[in-house]
Amino acid sequence: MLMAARLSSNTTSSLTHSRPLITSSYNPSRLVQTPPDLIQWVRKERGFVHKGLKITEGAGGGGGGESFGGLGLVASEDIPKGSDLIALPTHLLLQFQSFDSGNGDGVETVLAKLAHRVPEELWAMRLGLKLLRERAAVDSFWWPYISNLPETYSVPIFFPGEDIKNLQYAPLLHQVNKRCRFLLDFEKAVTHALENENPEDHPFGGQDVNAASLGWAMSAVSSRAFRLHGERLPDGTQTYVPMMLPLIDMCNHSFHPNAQIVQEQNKRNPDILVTVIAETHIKQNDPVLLNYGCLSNDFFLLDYGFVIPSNPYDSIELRYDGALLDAASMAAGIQSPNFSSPAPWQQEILTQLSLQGEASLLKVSLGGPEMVEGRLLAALRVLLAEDMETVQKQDLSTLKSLASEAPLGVANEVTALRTVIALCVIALSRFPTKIMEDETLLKGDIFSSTELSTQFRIQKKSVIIDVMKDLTRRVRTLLSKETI
Ligand SMILES: C[S@@+](CC[C@H](N)C(=O)[O-])C[C@H]1O[C@@H](n2cnc3c(N)ncnc32)[C@H](O)[C@@H]1O
Repeated sequence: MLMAARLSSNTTSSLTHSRPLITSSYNPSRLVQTPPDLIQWVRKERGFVHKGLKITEGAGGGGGGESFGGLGLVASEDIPKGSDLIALPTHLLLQFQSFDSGNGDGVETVLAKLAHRVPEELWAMRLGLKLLRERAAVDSFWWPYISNLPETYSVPIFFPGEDIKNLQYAPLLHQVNKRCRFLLDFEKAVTHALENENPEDHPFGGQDVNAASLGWAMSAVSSRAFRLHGERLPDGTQTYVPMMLPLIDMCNHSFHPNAQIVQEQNKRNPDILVTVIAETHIKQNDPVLLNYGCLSNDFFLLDYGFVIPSNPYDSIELRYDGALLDAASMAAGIQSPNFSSPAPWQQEILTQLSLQGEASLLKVSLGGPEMVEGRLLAALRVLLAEDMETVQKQDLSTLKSLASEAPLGVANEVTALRTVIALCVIALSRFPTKIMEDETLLKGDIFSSTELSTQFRIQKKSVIIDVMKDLTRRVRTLLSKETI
């Protein structure tokens, strides 16, 4: 796609005058050829780094023992459980502090005004503006940190258009296109806003900012920032503040982490705000791994630029649609299903499930820990039920749970599960390629973006196949119980 193609050009083209990028054989992936030693910088700035830690290339994560490109934090000696690994004083955390100072003059005000134009869901771009400002400033305090950041990111906004299409999954395509469009519009807005700015109030030292450099900053933040607890609002809601945590963000991800971030004032040193602690015994040469969150591959790819094989939190999204469900039910051998024309009592339950009415949420998911989203399962059970009385004997939470075995009877359960299996077949048929074709493609010599989009769609299809296998097993068990 054109938009993505534009972003995929040189991501740093306009911010390089003051700190020119030099292609390096030593460390080609960082902003500068030989960045300062990050560990030494943190220690010099009164932070703590365990003596048995080092930064190395290809430190694996993901829990499967695999390794990947990029840098990671590794133990150079055995480290006992409970040890402090890294502790950062407040002044090392890079955050957007002045978001509300949108009146008046000055660099901070200009930045705050720009940040106000960024929608909440793209919070990474707000902190990205601050990062871009610090990157452009020749005397930035954070330069030892920023110079250690990757020069490019493998997130899909930088994929060539063909590889965005190769994702083959509409919800993610939609998100990628939305981000590309936002960046192109924001480029115009930033250029216009800074056109007549006084040189001393220009947040980027007078340099042009384009969609590519904005995309670099947004990706640096989305793939590295942590959302720490902020203040609690009067209504009790907890706020979260995104921050970049130098050195801590060298830890790669695993769902089985051996370290965790603790956010509390250190009693011995009140200046320390964030500490990483060993959650397990860490053996020599083991990578130090944090859990970035129980996220689907959509988030991992969109924000971090990688895909986790057999991710237990991956799922696929479908739209709840009566006609689609009728088609699925008929394909499953159910005579005259009435998903398109539910009875009034069934409609009432659909409204309670937010699958009908003004406040309806029609996105439903398959896969992940729930396997079949509770709202979809309950709707199927209810719409395939013979009579209202049987349904009214059950509460909604029982109807939503796959663990509650056949709450409306075996025949109802079998038809409901078979309908989901047929839905899976329909979902699978929407992918233009088969897993075997994808796997053959992966064996060839392909671009890393093609590899990532192919891995992504293989995982989506695997989610569907796993759901089908699980539900088929459940149907068999139900039928065997019935014949006994
Ligand atoms: C917080 S940074 C970690 C440090 C990073 N590896 C580096 O070289 O600077 C997050 C990035 O590391 C990589 N990464 C982290 N965990 C990973 C994993 N389990 N599999 C693949 N890549 C991972 C991804 O590129 C991700 O965007």
